[in-house]
Amino acid sequence: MIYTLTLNPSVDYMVGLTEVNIGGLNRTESEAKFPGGKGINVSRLLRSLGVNSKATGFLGGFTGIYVKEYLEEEGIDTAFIKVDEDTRINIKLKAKEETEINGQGPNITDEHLQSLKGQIRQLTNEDILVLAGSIPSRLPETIYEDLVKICSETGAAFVVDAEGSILKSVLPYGPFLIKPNHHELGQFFEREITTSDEAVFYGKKLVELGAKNVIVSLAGEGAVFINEQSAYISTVPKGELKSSVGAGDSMVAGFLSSFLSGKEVKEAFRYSVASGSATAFSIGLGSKEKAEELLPQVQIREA
Ligand SMILES: Nc1ncnc2c1ncn2[C@@H]1O[C@H](COP(=O)(O)OP(=O)(O)OP(=O)(O)O)[C@@H](O)[C@H]1O
Ligand SMILES: O=P(O)(O)OC[C@@]1(O)O[C@H](CO)[C@@H](O)[C@@H]1O
Repeated sequence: MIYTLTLNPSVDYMVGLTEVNIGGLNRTESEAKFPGGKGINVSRLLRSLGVNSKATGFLGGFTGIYVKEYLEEEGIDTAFIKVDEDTRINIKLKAKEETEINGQGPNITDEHLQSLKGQIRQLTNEDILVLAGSIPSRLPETIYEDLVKICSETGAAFVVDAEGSILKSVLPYGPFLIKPNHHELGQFFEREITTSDEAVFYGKKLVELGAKNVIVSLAGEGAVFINEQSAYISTVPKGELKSSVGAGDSMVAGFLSSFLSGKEVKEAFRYSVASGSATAFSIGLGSKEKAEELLPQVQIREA
């Protein structure tokens, strides 16, 4: 079973405007809301790709009820731990450029944290845990490391989509998959990464540091895949960017769904890129139909 963990879920409030008038009154031209948070996006796209998963993390208040009910209506199993304060609302503004304002999220007590650890201890070597997204400020910065340590004891595989020091802390435990974007990869190695070749070079270093499979996304410029045996560079399909929110999470879902259905990593990578672009070309997440429509446009070559 795939489990997704979102420590700080959200309601994503997506607003479309031609122009933003800072300091003035703005009225939206389009708006939509969705359950958000990186692990939750992975669960939602997996569902759309026909793969079951169970979503966990912390939810609270009226926004928490909205997220839980939305997921359950989509047929996603949930095991969230209830907290007292409201789940955050994240604002995603799409004008000429994309601007995001992410909330801080609710308070999480030690008791909540112990409940979560108890859940993770139940996973077995037949399970995969996807840990994705930022760590709420009230939780210890070592939380990802603490949880993947539990996974390495129980034999559960794990996937991590997180930045900087979090990523560094989990690499020695051998994540099955990590998916930094090129900015995050650059921050990790303290340099600017702009080309696929540079992404392959530094992605290989993440494999040396312990990751089993690495996908580096470069937004509209492509993506790369590296593991011990192979390195690939991919093009991305052409289309109108509607909102990139969740595009990276969709790559994780696309890779897992294809790989777990028995496909080779090269094909799973291709499906991952098509899934990412399906979301980039949608308001909200993409769909299986959209991903499969884009698949023929994804060209992969050896690096
Ligand atoms: N302009 C674009 N055109 C085509 N595909 C895109 C575009 N932007 C993003 N994508 C698709 O989405 C994938 C992920 O993009 P990106 O590198 O922005 O990830 P990310 O920064 O992790 O995303 P996010 O954090 O917003 O979920 C890309 O590999 C590509 O497949
Ligand atoms: O604040 P975090 O946890 O880093 O990111 C949260 C978030 O921006 O990531 C998702 C897109 O990847 C959104 O659904 C959500 O609002």
